[in-house]
Amino acid sequence: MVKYKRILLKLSGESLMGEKQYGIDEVRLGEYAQQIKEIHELGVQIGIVIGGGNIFRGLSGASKGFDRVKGDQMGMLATVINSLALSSALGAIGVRSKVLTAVRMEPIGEFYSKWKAIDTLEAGEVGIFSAGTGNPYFTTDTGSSLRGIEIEADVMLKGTRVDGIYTADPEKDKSATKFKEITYDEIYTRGLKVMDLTATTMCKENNLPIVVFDMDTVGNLKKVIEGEDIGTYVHN
Ligand SMILES: Nc1ncnc2c1ncn2[C@@H]1O[C@H](COP(=O)(O)OP(=O)(O)O)[C@@H](O)[C@H]1O
Ligand SMILES: O=c1ccn([C@@H]2O[C@H](COP(=O)(O)OP(=O)(O)O)[C@@H](O)[C@H]2O)c(=O)[nH]1
Repeated sequence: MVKYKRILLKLSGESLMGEKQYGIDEVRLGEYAQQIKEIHELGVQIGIVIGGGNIFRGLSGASKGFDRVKGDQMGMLATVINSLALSSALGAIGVRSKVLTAVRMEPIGEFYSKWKAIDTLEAGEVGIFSAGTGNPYFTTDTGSSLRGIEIEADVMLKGTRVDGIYTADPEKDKSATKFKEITYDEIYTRGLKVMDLTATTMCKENNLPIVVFDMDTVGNLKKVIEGEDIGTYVHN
């Protein structure tokens, strides 16, 4: 029994590095593809946004003298590279997917529109929405909330390397404790940084719930879809 029929799954580009210091770890990519196949077989409609931090981020580029807008464009292209890799990995295990791009770049991907995205999901294909919002000064967290709202997803699943939202960054503060659930407002009032505020605000204003969970533990994605109580549930 699935709890969510249509999801927006946000995957961290950084997590795609797996054991590597840069780029794409084929083992991690294969694990992601296998988990996506598992829930696809449950009949879940799946929209995916994958980041690009394993390749390039505009903000870090700016600190090295890159023009911020050009740096962000490089970052958006990084998300397209990751999207093509994921689409290829899914194809290799028999799952059809379509890469839609927020910036026109046929034949690499089809230019994104809400209706093309929904048609893709309705056709039983996995939709991979690349290049984020298509605009600089955003991250794929915001790209994910935007696409999740557009496709009228039941939930946005933020699959990352931490297993939920904590009272502080668990990678820095070992005394931090995990929330089983939290409101969007509490994320603001406590100044929690797991997702950028633009993305949190969009989800709040459009009532799109979020589950932050550890995607790097194989099997967790299916557990979230089946309603098991893992990660942190964010709601109004
Ligand atoms: N309060 C918090 N709770 C959980 N994670 C947090 C918090 N504050 C900061 N973080 C950090 O946010 C990151 C969330 O990962 P994520 O945003 O997916 O990385 P990426 O930027 O690659 O997408 C984690 O690496 C974690 O260390
Ligand atoms: O709508 C968007 C989405 C992404 N980016 C750029 O692409 C980079 C990679 O995305 P992100 O940092 O979200 O990847 P992740 O954190 O998931 O690795 C960002 O840092 C931005 O530079 C952008 O400019 N606009």
